[in-house]
Amino acid sequence: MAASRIVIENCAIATVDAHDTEYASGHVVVADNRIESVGAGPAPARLENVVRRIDGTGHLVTPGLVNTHHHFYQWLTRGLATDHNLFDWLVALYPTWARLDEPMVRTAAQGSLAMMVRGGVTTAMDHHYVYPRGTGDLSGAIIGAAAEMGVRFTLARGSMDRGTSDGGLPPDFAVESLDDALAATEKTIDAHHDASFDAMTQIAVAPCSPFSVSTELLKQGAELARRKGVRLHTHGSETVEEEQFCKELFGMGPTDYFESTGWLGSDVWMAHCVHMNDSDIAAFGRTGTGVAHCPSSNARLAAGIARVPDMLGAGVPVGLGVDGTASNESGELHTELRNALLINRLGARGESALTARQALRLGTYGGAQVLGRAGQIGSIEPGKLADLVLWKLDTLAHASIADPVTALVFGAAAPITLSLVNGRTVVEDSHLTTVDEDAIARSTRSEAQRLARIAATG
Ligand SMILES: Nc1nc2[nH]c(O)nc2c(=O)[nH]1
Repeated sequence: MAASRIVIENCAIATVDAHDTEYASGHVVVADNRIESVGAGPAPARLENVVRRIDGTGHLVTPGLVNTHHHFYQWLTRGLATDHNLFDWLVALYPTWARLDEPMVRTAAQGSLAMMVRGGVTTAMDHHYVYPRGTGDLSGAIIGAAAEMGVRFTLARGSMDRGTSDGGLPPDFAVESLDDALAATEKTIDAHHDASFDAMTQIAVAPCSPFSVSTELLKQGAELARRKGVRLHTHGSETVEEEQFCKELFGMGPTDYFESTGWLGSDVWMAHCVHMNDSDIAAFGRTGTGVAHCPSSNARLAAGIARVPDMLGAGVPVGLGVDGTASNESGELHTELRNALLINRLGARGESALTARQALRLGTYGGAQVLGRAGQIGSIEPGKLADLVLWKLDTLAHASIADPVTALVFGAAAPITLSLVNGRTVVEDSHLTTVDEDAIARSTRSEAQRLARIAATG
Protein backbone atom coordinates (compact mmCIF):
# COMPACT_ATOMS: atom_id res chain seq x y z
CA MET A 1 0.00 0.00 0.00
CA ALA A 2 1.27 3.51 -0.81
CA ALA A 3 2.55 5.49 2.18
CA SER A 4 0.25 8.21 3.56
CA ARG A 5 2.10 11.52 3.74
CA ILE A 6 1.79 14.55 6.01
CA VAL A 7 3.59 17.66 4.74
CA ILE A 8 4.53 20.55 7.04
CA GLU A 9 5.96 23.63 5.28
CA ASN A 10 7.01 27.27 5.85
CA CYS A 11 8.12 26.58 9.45
CA ALA A 12 11.38 27.04 11.34
CA ILE A 13 12.95 23.65 12.11
CA ALA A 14 15.41 22.64 14.82
CA THR A 15 16.40 19.10 13.83
CA VAL A 16 18.66 18.44 16.88
CA ASP A 17 20.77 16.22 14.59
CA ALA A 18 24.52 15.77 15.24
CA HIS A 19 25.28 19.16 13.64
CA ASP A 20 22.34 21.00 15.23
CA THR A 21 21.04 21.70 11.71
CA GLU A 22 18.31 24.33 11.66
CA TYR A 23 16.17 25.85 8.90
CA ALA A 24 14.67 29.32 9.16
CA SER A 25 11.95 28.21 6.76
CA GLY A 26 11.72 24.61 5.72
CA HIS A 27 9.64 21.48 5.37
CA VAL A 28 9.20 18.08 6.99
CA VAL A 29 7.54 15.21 5.16
CA VAL A 30 6.17 12.31 7.20
CA ALA A 31 5.39 9.04 5.41
CA ASP A 32 3.35 6.65 7.58
CA ASN A 33 5.28 6.47 10.88
CA ARG A 34 8.66 7.71 9.55
CA ILE A 35 10.25 11.02 8.68
CA GLU A 36 10.78 10.89 4.92
CA SER A 37 12.51 14.20 4.32
CA VAL A 38 13.47 17.44 6.06
CA GLY A 39 15.09 20.47 4.52
CA ALA A 40 15.05 24.13 3.54
CA GLY A 41 12.24 25.68 1.49
CA PRO A 42 9.05 23.97 0.35
CA ALA A 43 8.56 20.19 0.27
CA PRO A 44 9.49 18.32 -2.93
CA ALA A 45 6.88 18.78 -5.66
CA ARG A 46 4.59 15.97 -6.86
CA LEU A 47 4.46 13.94 -3.63
CA GLU A 48 1.86 11.20 -3.82
CA ASN A 49 -0.83 10.34 -1.32
CA VAL A 50 -0.56 13.55 0.73
CA VAL A 51 -3.37 13.24 3.29
CA ARG A 52 -2.57 16.49 5.03
CA ARG A 53 -0.62 19.65 4.12
CA ILE A 54 0.07 22.13 6.94
CA ASP A 55 1.20 25.73 6.55
CA GLY A 56 3.62 26.10 9.46
CA THR A 57 4.15 29.86 9.13
CA GLY A 58 4.95 31.32 12.58
CA HIS A 59 5.84 27.89 13.96
CA LEU A 60 8.92 25.92 15.04
CA VAL A 61 9.14 22.16 14.49
CA THR A 62 11.26 20.16 16.93
CA PRO A 63 11.60 16.49 17.76
CA GLY A 64 9.00 15.44 20.33
CA LEU A 65 10.07 15.84 23.95
CA VAL A 66 11.30 12.75 25.81
CA ASN A 67 10.66 12.41 29.52
CA THR A 68 13.15 10.12 31.27
CA HIS A 69 11.96 10.04 34.89
CA HIS A 70 8.50 10.14 36.46
CA HIS A 71 6.31 8.39 39.04
CA PHE A 72 2.80 8.56 37.59
CA TYR A 73 1.03 7.40 40.77
CA GLN A 74 2.13 10.58 42.53
CA TRP A 75 -0.43 12.52 40.46
CA LEU A 76 -2.89 11.64 43.26
CA THR A 77 -0.68 13.09 46.04
CA ARG A 78 0.35 16.44 44.61
CA GLY A 79 0.79 19.41 46.93
CA LEU A 80 1.50 17.42 50.10
CA ALA A 81 4.55 17.66 52.39
CA THR A 82 5.54 20.78 50.48
CA ASP A 83 8.31 21.95 52.80
CA HIS A 84 10.24 18.71 53.38
CA ASN A 85 13.56 17.31 52.23
CA LEU A 86 13.58 13.97 50.36
CA PHE A 87 13.74 11.56 53.31
CA ASP A 88 11.12 13.43 55.40
CA TRP A 89 8.90 13.77 52.30
CA LEU A 90 9.14 10.03 51.54
CA VAL A 91 8.42 9.07 55.15
CA ALA A 92 5.38 11.38 55.12
CA LEU A 93 4.01 9.90 51.87
CA TYR A 94 4.88 6.17 51.94
CA PRO A 95 1.84 5.24 54.10
CA THR A 96 -0.54 6.91 51.63
CA TRP A 97 1.16 5.39 48.58
CA ALA A 98 0.89 1.95 50.21
CA ARG A 99 -2.92 2.25 49.92
CA LEU A 100 -2.95 2.62 46.12
CA ASP A 101 -5.17 0.27 44.14
CA GLU A 102 -5.48 -0.49 40.43
CA PRO A 103 -8.16 2.11 39.52
CA MET A 104 -6.13 4.80 41.30
CA VAL A 105 -2.93 3.82 39.50
CA ARG A 106 -4.69 3.77 36.10
CA THR A 107 -6.27 7.18 36.72
CA ALA A 108 -3.01 8.69 37.96
CA ALA A 109 -1.26 7.39 34.85
CA GLN A 110 -3.91 9.00 32.65
CA GLY A 111 -3.49 12.34 34.46
CA SER A 112 0.31 12.27 34.32
CA LEU A 113 0.34 11.27 30.67
CA ALA A 114 -2.28 13.81 29.64
CA MET A 115 -0.31 16.64 31.25
CA MET A 116 2.90 15.64 29.51
CA VAL A 117 1.48 14.87 26.07
CA ARG A 118 -0.45 18.14 25.88
CA GLY A 119 2.92 19.83 26.55
CA GLY A 120 4.83 18.17 23.71
CA VAL A 121 6.05 14.91 25.24
CA THR A 122 6.00 12.12 22.65
CA THR A 123 7.97 9.53 24.67
CA ALA A 124 7.04 9.07 28.32
CA MET A 125 8.38 6.86 31.10
CA ASP A 126 7.05 5.80 34.47
CA HIS A 127 9.19 4.50 37.33
CA HIS A 128 6.52 2.67 39.30
CA TYR A 129 7.90 1.13 42.48
CA VAL A 130 4.90 0.78 44.86
CA TYR A 131 3.13 -2.55 44.46
CA PRO A 132 0.81 -3.12 47.44
CA ARG A 133 -0.08 -6.79 47.82
CA GLY A 134 -3.28 -7.99 46.10
CA THR A 135 -3.94 -4.83 44.08
CA GLY A 136 -4.17 -6.40 40.62
CA ASP A 137 -2.14 -5.74 37.50
CA LEU A 138 -0.74 -2.25 38.14
CA SER A 139 1.89 -2.47 35.37
CA GLY A 140 -0.78 -3.55 32.87
CA ALA A 141 -3.00 -0.64 33.91
CA ILE A 142 -0.18 1.89 33.38
CA ILE A 143 0.84 0.41 30.02
CA GLY A 144 -2.83 0.41 28.94
CA ALA A 145 -3.16 4.12 29.78
CA ALA A 146 -0.09 4.96 27.68
CA ALA A 147 -1.35 2.87 24.75
CA GLU A 148 -4.75 4.58 24.91
CA MET A 149 -3.07 8.02 24.84
CA GLY A 150 -0.92 6.94 21.86
CA VAL A 151 2.39 7.96 23.43
CA ARG A 152 5.65 6.02 23.13
CA PHE A 153 6.40 4.58 26.54
CA THR A 154 8.97 2.94 28.82
CA LEU A 155 7.71 1.37 32.04
CA ALA A 156 10.56 1.10 34.54
CA ARG A 157 9.20 -1.76 36.69
CA GLY A 158 10.33 -0.55 40.10
CA SER A 159 10.58 -2.38 43.40
CA MET A 160 11.47 -1.94 47.07
CA ASP A 161 12.53 -4.79 49.36
CA ARG A 162 14.46 -2.99 52.14
CA GLY A 163 11.97 -1.95 54.79
CA THR A 164 12.78 -0.27 58.09
CA SER A 165 13.45 -3.61 59.80
CA ASP A 166 16.33 -4.13 57.31
CA GLY A 167 17.69 -0.62 57.88
CA GLY A 168 15.78 0.92 54.91
CA LEU A 169 13.61 4.01 54.79
CA PRO A 170 10.19 2.65 53.67
CA PRO A 171 7.91 0.98 56.22
CA ASP A 172 7.89 -2.83 56.00
CA PHE A 173 4.27 -2.82 54.84
CA ALA A 174 5.23 -0.87 51.69
CA VAL A 175 7.86 -3.30 50.36
CA GLU A 176 7.82 -6.56 48.35
CA SER A 177 10.01 -9.60 48.96
CA LEU A 178 13.14 -9.98 46.82
CA ASP A 179 11.72 -13.02 45.04
CA ASP A 180 8.32 -11.44 44.37
CA ALA A 181 9.93 -8.28 42.98
CA LEU A 182 12.21 -10.19 40.60
CA ALA A 183 9.52 -12.61 39.45
CA ALA A 184 6.99 -9.82 38.80
CA THR A 185 9.60 -7.77 36.93
CA GLU A 186 10.48 -10.71 34.69
CA LYS A 187 6.80 -11.39 34.04
CA THR A 188 6.28 -7.74 33.02
CA ILE A 189 9.21 -7.91 30.59
CA ASP A 190 7.92 -11.13 29.05
CA ALA A 191 4.41 -9.75 28.67
CA HIS A 192 5.14 -6.25 27.40
CA HIS A 193 8.70 -5.51 26.23
CA ASP A 194 8.98 -4.84 22.51
CA ALA A 195 12.53 -4.61 21.13
CA SER A 196 11.51 -3.59 17.59
CA PHE A 197 12.64 -0.34 15.89
CA ASP A 198 9.24 1.33 16.20
CA ALA A 199 8.33 -0.14 19.60
CA MET A 200 5.64 1.77 21.48
CA THR A 201 6.22 -0.08 24.79
CA GLN A 202 9.47 -1.03 26.46
CA ILE A 203 10.24 -2.27 29.97
CA ALA A 204 13.24 -1.49 32.20
CA VAL A 205 14.32 -3.15 35.47
CA ALA A 206 14.18 -0.48 38.18
CA PRO A 207 14.84 -1.20 41.88
CA CYS A 208 14.02 2.08 43.59
CA SER A 209 17.03 3.54 45.43
CA PRO A 210 19.97 2.46 47.65
CA PHE A 211 18.01 3.13 50.83
CA SER A 212 14.90 1.18 49.78
CA VAL A 213 16.33 -1.93 48.10
CA SER A 214 18.69 -4.71 49.16
CA THR A 215 22.12 -5.17 47.60
CA GLU A 216 20.87 -8.54 46.36
CA LEU A 217 17.95 -6.92 44.50
CA LEU A 218 20.37 -4.55 42.76
CA LYS A 219 22.70 -7.40 41.79
CA GLN A 220 20.00 -9.83 40.68
CA GLY A 221 18.03 -7.04 39.00
CA ALA A 222 21.09 -6.17 36.90
CA GLU A 223 21.54 -9.83 35.97
CA LEU A 224 17.87 -10.12 35.01
CA ALA A 225 18.01 -6.99 32.83
CA ARG A 226 21.11 -8.21 31.00
CA ARG A 227 19.69 -11.69 30.50
CA LYS A 228 16.56 -10.15 28.97
CA GLY A 229 18.33 -7.38 27.02
CA VAL A 230 16.43 -4.52 28.68
CA ARG A 231 17.64 -1.35 30.36
CA LEU A 232 18.23 -0.61 34.06
CA HIS A 233 16.99 2.40 35.97
CA THR A 234 17.16 3.68 39.56
CA HIS A 235 17.53 6.81 41.70
CA GLY A 236 21.14 7.73 42.43
CA SER A 237 23.15 10.34 44.35
CA GLU A 238 20.06 12.44 44.96
CA THR A 239 20.78 13.91 48.42
CA VAL A 240 23.47 14.24 51.07
CA GLU A 241 21.36 11.96 53.28
CA GLU A 242 21.55 9.20 50.64
CA GLU A 243 25.32 9.66 50.45
CA GLN A 244 25.59 9.35 54.26
CA PHE A 245 23.34 6.27 54.19
CA CYS A 246 25.59 4.56 51.62
CA LYS A 247 28.78 5.46 53.51
CA GLU A 248 27.37 4.15 56.81
CA LEU A 249 25.86 0.93 55.45
CA PHE A 250 28.17 0.02 52.57
CA GLY A 251 31.34 1.92 53.42
CA MET A 252 31.35 3.85 50.14
CA GLY A 253 29.47 6.57 48.25
CA PRO A 254 26.54 5.81 45.92
CA THR A 255 28.47 5.66 42.64
CA ASP A 256 31.05 3.21 44.01
CA TYR A 257 28.22 1.19 45.52
CA PHE A 258 26.40 1.07 42.18
CA GLU A 259 29.60 0.02 40.44
CA SER A 260 30.09 -2.79 43.00
CA THR A 261 26.59 -4.13 42.22
CA GLY A 262 26.91 -4.05 38.41
CA TRP A 263 24.99 -0.81 38.02
CA LEU A 264 27.29 1.27 35.82
CA GLY A 265 27.04 0.74 32.06
CA SER A 266 25.64 2.06 28.82
CA ASP A 267 22.39 0.17 29.52
CA VAL A 268 21.81 2.07 32.81
CA TRP A 269 20.32 5.48 33.51
CA MET A 270 19.85 7.06 36.94
CA ALA A 271 17.61 9.84 38.13
CA HIS A 272 18.95 12.99 39.86
CA CYS A 273 22.75 12.40 40.25
CA VAL A 274 23.08 15.65 42.20
CA HIS A 275 25.90 14.73 44.58
CA MET A 276 28.58 13.50 42.20
CA ASN A 277 32.29 14.27 42.59
CA ASP A 278 34.74 14.44 39.66
CA SER A 279 35.55 10.75 39.86
CA ASP A 280 31.83 9.78 39.93
CA ILE A 281 31.21 11.86 36.81
CA ALA A 282 34.27 10.36 35.11
CA ALA A 283 32.95 6.85 35.93
CA PHE A 284 29.58 7.68 34.34
CA GLY A 285 31.36 9.09 31.28
CA ARG A 286 33.70 6.10 30.97
CA THR A 287 30.88 3.55 31.24
CA GLY A 288 28.22 5.48 29.30
CA THR A 289 25.84 5.50 32.29
CA GLY A 290 23.02 7.97 31.63
CA VAL A 291 21.41 10.62 33.82
CA ALA A 292 17.80 11.82 34.09
CA HIS A 293 18.23 15.43 35.20
CA CYS A 294 15.21 16.65 37.22
CA PRO A 295 15.91 20.31 38.05
CA SER A 296 12.46 21.26 39.39
CA SER A 297 12.19 18.32 41.76
CA ASN A 298 15.78 18.81 42.92
CA ALA A 299 14.88 22.40 43.81
CA ARG A 300 11.49 21.47 45.35
CA LEU A 301 13.17 18.96 47.70
CA ALA A 302 16.23 21.21 48.19
CA ALA A 303 18.45 18.35 46.96
CA GLY A 304 20.93 20.62 45.17
CA ILE A 305 22.13 21.43 41.65
CA ALA A 306 23.29 18.55 39.45
CA ARG A 307 26.55 19.26 37.57
CA VAL A 308 25.06 18.91 34.09
CA PRO A 309 27.70 20.93 32.18
CA ASP A 310 30.46 18.81 33.75
CA MET A 311 28.54 15.62 32.89
CA LEU A 312 28.15 16.69 29.27
CA GLY A 313 31.85 17.59 29.19
CA ALA A 314 32.68 14.05 30.39
CA GLY A 315 30.50 12.48 27.67
CA VAL A 316 27.67 11.42 30.01
CA PRO A 317 24.32 10.96 28.21
CA VAL A 318 21.86 13.34 29.93
CA GLY A 319 18.09 13.61 29.47
CA LEU A 320 15.41 15.49 31.40
CA GLY A 321 12.77 14.24 33.81
CA VAL A 322 9.81 15.87 35.49
CA ASP A 323 10.11 13.37 38.39
CA GLY A 324 6.94 12.37 40.22
CA THR A 325 4.37 15.10 40.62
CA ALA A 326 4.40 14.82 44.40
CA SER A 327 7.76 16.63 44.12
CA ASN A 328 7.06 18.66 40.97
CA GLU A 329 3.41 19.59 40.90
CA SER A 330 3.55 21.01 37.35
CA GLY A 331 4.27 17.65 35.69
CA GLU A 332 5.12 19.03 32.25
CA LEU A 333 8.48 18.95 30.53
CA HIS A 334 8.79 22.49 29.19
CA THR A 335 9.40 23.64 32.77
CA GLU A 336 12.35 21.26 32.92
CA LEU A 337 13.93 22.63 29.74
CA ARG A 338 13.66 26.11 31.16
CA ASN A 339 14.76 25.16 34.68
CA ALA A 340 17.68 23.08 33.40
CA LEU A 341 18.91 26.18 31.63
CA LEU A 342 18.28 28.63 34.48
CA ILE A 343 19.25 26.51 37.49
CA ASN A 344 22.50 25.32 35.93
CA ARG A 345 23.46 28.96 35.46
CA LEU A 346 23.31 29.31 39.25
CA GLY A 347 26.07 26.70 39.49
CA ALA A 348 29.83 27.01 39.10
CA ARG A 349 29.83 27.76 35.36
CA GLY A 350 27.55 30.79 35.54
CA GLU A 351 26.03 32.17 32.34
CA SER A 352 27.99 29.78 30.13
CA ALA A 353 26.63 26.65 31.86
CA LEU A 354 24.01 25.76 29.23
CA THR A 355 22.53 27.35 26.12
CA ALA A 356 18.92 27.17 24.94
CA ARG A 357 19.98 24.74 22.22
CA GLN A 358 21.69 22.47 24.73
CA ALA A 359 18.54 22.52 26.88
CA LEU A 360 16.45 21.52 23.85
CA ARG A 361 18.93 18.71 23.12
CA LEU A 362 18.64 17.44 26.72
CA GLY A 363 14.85 17.31 26.35
CA THR A 364 14.92 15.49 23.00
CA TYR A 365 18.01 13.65 21.75
CA GLY A 366 19.54 13.36 25.24
CA GLY A 367 16.35 11.71 26.49
CA ALA A 368 16.36 9.32 23.54
CA GLN A 369 19.96 8.39 24.37
CA VAL A 370 19.28 7.56 28.01
CA LEU A 371 16.25 5.47 27.06
CA GLY A 372 18.40 3.61 24.52
CA ARG A 373 16.39 4.90 21.56
CA ALA A 374 18.68 7.45 19.92
CA GLY A 375 18.70 5.45 16.68
CA GLN A 376 14.94 5.84 16.35
CA ILE A 377 13.78 9.09 17.97
CA GLY A 378 15.11 12.36 19.43
CA SER A 379 16.02 14.17 16.22
CA ILE A 380 14.35 14.99 12.91
CA GLU A 381 16.21 12.97 10.32
CA PRO A 382 15.03 10.88 7.36
CA GLY A 383 14.32 7.29 8.41
CA LYS A 384 13.65 8.11 12.05
CA LEU A 385 10.23 7.69 13.64
CA ALA A 386 7.76 10.54 13.14
CA ASP A 387 7.63 11.91 16.71
CA LEU A 388 7.58 15.69 16.34
CA VAL A 389 5.94 18.86 17.60
CA LEU A 390 4.78 22.01 15.79
CA TRP A 391 5.05 24.86 18.33
CA LYS A 392 3.07 28.05 17.67
CA LEU A 393 5.42 30.99 18.30
CA ASP A 394 3.51 33.89 16.72
CA THR A 395 1.21 34.74 19.65
CA LEU A 396 1.64 37.37 22.38
CA ALA A 397 3.81 35.01 24.46
CA HIS A 398 6.60 34.62 21.89
CA ALA A 399 6.09 36.76 18.77
CA SER A 400 8.60 39.46 19.75
CA ILE A 401 11.43 36.96 20.42
CA ALA A 402 13.30 36.73 17.11
CA ASP A 403 15.04 33.38 17.55
CA PRO A 404 12.57 30.47 17.72
CA VAL A 405 14.69 28.14 19.88
CA THR A 406 15.31 30.96 22.35
CA ALA A 407 11.57 31.69 22.36
CA LEU A 408 10.72 28.05 23.00
CA VAL A 409 13.18 27.45 25.85
CA PHE A 410 13.48 30.84 27.58
CA GLY A 411 9.84 31.78 27.02
CA ALA A 412 6.54 30.59 28.42
CA ALA A 413 5.26 27.13 27.48
CA ALA A 414 4.26 27.51 23.82
CA PRO A 415 0.89 26.41 22.39
CA ILE A 416 1.07 23.28 20.25
CA THR A 417 -0.62 23.22 16.85
CA LEU A 418 0.26 19.59 16.16
CA SER A 419 2.06 16.78 17.91
CA LEU A 420 2.70 13.46 16.16
CA VAL A 421 3.76 10.18 17.75
CA ASN A 422 4.67 7.44 15.31
CA GLY A 423 3.03 9.58 12.62
CA ARG A 424 -0.28 9.70 14.52
CA THR A 425 -1.81 12.95 15.79
CA VAL A 426 -1.97 13.10 19.60
CA VAL A 427 -2.37 16.90 19.99
CA GLU A 428 -4.22 19.23 17.64
CA ASP A 429 -4.62 22.97 18.39
CA SER A 430 -3.60 22.45 22.04
CA HIS A 431 -6.12 19.63 22.60
CA LEU A 432 -5.47 15.96 23.17
CA THR A 433 -7.02 13.99 20.33
CA THR A 434 -6.94 10.47 21.77
CA VAL A 435 -8.55 10.98 25.21
CA ASP A 436 -11.03 13.27 26.98
CA GLU A 437 -8.91 15.65 29.07
CA ASP A 438 -11.87 16.97 31.12
CA ALA A 439 -12.99 13.45 32.01
CA ILE A 440 -9.44 12.64 33.13
CA ALA A 441 -9.34 15.80 35.29
CA ARG A 442 -12.61 14.75 36.99
CA SER A 443 -11.52 11.17 37.63
CA THR A 444 -8.09 12.17 38.97
CA ARG A 445 -9.80 14.49 41.44
CA SER A 446 -12.19 11.83 42.68
CA GLU A 447 -9.49 9.15 42.90
CA ALA A 448 -7.19 11.55 44.78
CA GLN A 449 -10.03 12.18 47.25
CA ARG A 450 -10.71 8.45 47.58
CA LEU A 451 -7.02 7.78 48.29
CA ALA A 452 -6.92 10.57 50.90
CA ARG A 453 -10.02 9.12 52.61
CA ILE A 454 -8.60 5.58 52.67
CA ALA A 455 -5.21 6.82 53.92
CA ALA A 456 -6.89 8.84 56.68
CA THR A 457 -8.52 5.70 58.06
CA GLY A 458 -5.02 4.31 58.70
N1 LIG B 1 12.58 12.40 43.92
C1 LIG B 1 12.31 11.17 44.37
N2 LIG B 1 13.32 10.44 44.89
C2 LIG B 1 13.05 9.22 45.36
N3 LIG B 1 13.84 8.31 45.93
C3 LIG B 1 13.06 7.25 46.22
O1 LIG B 1 13.49 6.16 46.80
N4 LIG B 1 11.79 7.47 45.84
C4 LIG B 1 11.76 8.69 45.30
C5 LIG B 1 10.72 9.48 44.74
O2 LIG B 1 9.55 9.07 44.65
N5 LIG B 1 11.06 10.70 44.28
